[in-house]
Formats: sequence, structure tokens, C-alpha cells
Amino acid sequence: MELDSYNERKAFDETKAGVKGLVDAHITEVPHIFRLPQGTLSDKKPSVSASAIPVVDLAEVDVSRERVVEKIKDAAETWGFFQVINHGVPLSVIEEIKGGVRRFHEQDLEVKKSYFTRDPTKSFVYNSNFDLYNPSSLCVNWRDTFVCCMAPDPPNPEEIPLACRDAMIEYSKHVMTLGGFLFELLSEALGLHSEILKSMDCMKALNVVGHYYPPCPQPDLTFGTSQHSDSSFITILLQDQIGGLQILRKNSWVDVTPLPGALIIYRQYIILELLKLITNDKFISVEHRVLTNRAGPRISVAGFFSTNMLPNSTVYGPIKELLSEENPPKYKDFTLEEYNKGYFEKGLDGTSHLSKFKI
Ligand SMILES: O=C(O)CCC(=O)C(=O)O
Ligand SMILES: [Fe+2]
Repeated sequence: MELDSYNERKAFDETKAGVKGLVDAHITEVPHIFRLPQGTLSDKKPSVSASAIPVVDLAEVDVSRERVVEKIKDAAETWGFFQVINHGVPLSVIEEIKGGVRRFHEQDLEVKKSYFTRDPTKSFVYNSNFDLYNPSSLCVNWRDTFVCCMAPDPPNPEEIPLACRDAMIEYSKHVMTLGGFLFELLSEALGLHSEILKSMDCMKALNVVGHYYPPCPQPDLTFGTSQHSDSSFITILLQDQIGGLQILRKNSWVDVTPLPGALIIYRQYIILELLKLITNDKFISVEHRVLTNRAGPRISVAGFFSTNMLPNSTVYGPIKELLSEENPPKYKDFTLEEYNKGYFEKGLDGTSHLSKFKI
């Protein structure tokens, strides 16, 4: 990283006020460190219709579990991404968590600053751009974030900021329940016992992340979140009505548009990542990114089922029951500690991290 850019990033970091601090100071131009190299955003217009994204109605299990499993199998094999409706998370809980994330980021700056840290072992971490100092990150993203590990060892309630405390506790409970159900259905979609993914500790740990994307004066110059795939087994994502999320499918970007109408706004999106590896490429993972917008702020909440940087000796690799002579393992065994270390060192540089584990 050039010294100028490093110094500019450091000055931005030291404000501890994030991108919201710049917007509050009424900047009219996007500062240099946020600007993408010219031409990078020329592929912004999506060429595939968003209405094609699979929708899975989880209430249908009462009628035919098989049919739901079949739909999930199809989505996991061809998209690595799907929407769920009738997922059992009450609308009031969804409203509360979006409100909680917003309240956290919009609260008194001095209170918010007390949660600012770059130490990922802290129970509650607020900052802007976890990969701010990463030499391979093309530019800084137009986004502020907090992360809180809600399972297996959630912080004491007092360690969670008051602005989002109750909402985080309540939402996390529901996400754990929904996650458990999805891991059962995904196991069945592999033709295996419904408990297999859970027994591999895929949902042992949950990190809940509250993103805040302030309005951007020049949306064509920067990203809200650069292209990446997640570091989780699955991610349960909730977004508000502003829009900007896109997924990459067959080399085209597809808008994940929040259409008007309650049911659609309250959809949750399921993003697959490490399942690609443990299913030996049967399920796929999906690259995605977030565009910025003049409107805003945009709020999103991501629940990552992974183990973060916590010590964990469980060894992962393609599930043995899925392997055969015709389907030999395509990936090496690894621990999540090894996997995550490389992921966070790399940052959101648009390259695939899974490929590092290919045989
Ligand atoms: O804000 C969003 O909609 C997506 C965020 C995301 O991709 C992530 O946190 O990994
Ligand atoms: Fe993501």
C-alpha cells in the first residue's frame, strides 16, 4: 500500500466515527481511499432478472418435506443462494434487529467509540472495514460494521451495547432455530441423515454482524461491500428495503432487489460457502457484493454460522459418505482456525479462498 493511502486510511480509522462520520461532516465527494480503480464498476448493470432467484417456502414442510428438500437441493446445487419465506422469525423480531443495528450506529458518538476495536477476540467489535489495512484491498468500502459472537459463548448481556442488546439476544435465538432447521434440510438434500451437518459442528458458532451503509454522494465510485464469498458454512442474511446486494451467477451480476410488500422485504437470504468444500463441490458457494446508494442508510444483518478465530481442533474435509472412486476428494482436510486465519488476512480482494484447499 502506498504511504499516502496508508496515512489516509489511518487518519480515517483514528476518527473512530466510520463512514457515517464522513457523511455527518457533509462531505460531497468520496475521498480517495474509497475510490475504485477506473472502470471497475462498468459491470454494474445486472443482466439476469432478479425474479429468477429461488424462493423456498419453509411452511411447505407441513405439506411435503420432500418437496422442500428437493427445492433446497436444486438451489444449493445451481445457485448457492436462495430466499426463504415463512421462516418462523416473527416480523416484530426482524423490525427490532434492523432498528437495533440502526440505533447502534446512530447513537451518541462518544458511546459508540467506546466499542471501537480491531481486536477480533473482543466480545463486541465495532469498526469500519475489517480489512482496512490489508495491502490487497483495492479500496475502502462505504460501510460501518459491528460483530458479536452470539454462540456458543455469548457475551454477558451488559457487554452488548444497550442500543441493540435486547434485539441481538432475541434475533440470535431465532436465527439459531432457523439455522438448525436449514442444516437438517441441507443434510437431507445431500441424501444423508438429517443430523449430519449439525454433528460436524456446522452450527456450533454464530456471529451476528450489523452493517450500516450510509448514503453515498457518488455511488458510481465505490462499493458498499466488495466482491467476496463468506467464511461461514451458511449465512442467514436480512436486508432492508434500500437494495444494493448483488450475487454473481454465470459471470453476470444479479440484483437481489427488495421488492415492495412486507412478505418480500422480510425474506431472509441464505448464502452457502464452506458447504461447497465439505460436499466436495456438490453444493456451490456464491460470490456477492453490495453497491452504494444515494439513498440510505441501508441496514443489513448477517448471521454467520462459522467458528471465527476461536480455537477449534475439529478437522473438516469432504464428507466421507459422499466420496467414492468416481467422486474422489477435491479438497484437503483443514481446521477452521487455519481457514479463517487466511480468510481474514486476505480481506475482501475478490479472490476465492476455497481454492487454497484444492487438492
Ligand atoms: O450487506 C449485505 O447485504 C451483505 C453483507 C455481506 O455480504 C457480508 O456481511 O458478508
Ligand atoms: Fe457476504
